[in-house]
Amino acid sequence: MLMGLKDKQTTKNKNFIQSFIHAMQGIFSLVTTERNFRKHLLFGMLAVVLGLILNLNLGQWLWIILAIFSVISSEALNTIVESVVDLIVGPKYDDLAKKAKDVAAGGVLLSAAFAFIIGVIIFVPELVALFQ
Ligand SMILES: Nc1ncnc2c1ncn2[C@@H]1O[C@H](COP(=O)(O)OP(=O)(O)OP(=O)(O)O)[C@@H](O)[C@H]1O
Repeated sequence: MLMGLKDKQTTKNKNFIQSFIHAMQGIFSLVTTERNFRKHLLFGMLAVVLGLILNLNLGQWLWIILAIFSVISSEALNTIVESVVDLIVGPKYDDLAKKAKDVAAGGVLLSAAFAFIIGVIIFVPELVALFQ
């Protein structure tokens, strides 16, 4: 049976379909609850639209795809860390909780910087050539 968003399952997934549905629920939760994830997804979609307009070649697309998945994967990791830390520590201040959350956010910043550099390297020369 397909498990809905409100299922209370705590045992292992029985098959691939069940694993896949829970993974999709994870992505749905990222999209609906994480503002930064939505922002990065939007930037990724804009890069894809710009890439289509500029008719990028295969090599350029591979870098853009790598950059997009790097950012959204680190956003997913950041959300995992935030949730697990909140689960363990709750609302009280804790030095290790701060370190874990700050490092997770730093990871997102690093992958966003990587994506920005890739975007500049690929899109700037293409845009310059377009307007010459
Ligand atoms: N329990 C805690 N103990 C110590 N510091 C904390 C704790 N919870 C949050 N912080 C601090 O507050 C910051 C923001 O917290 P949190 O990551 O939960 O919020 P957020 O708005 O979801 O962050 P992000 O913008 O990275 O998504 C953390 O990076 C950390 O410095």
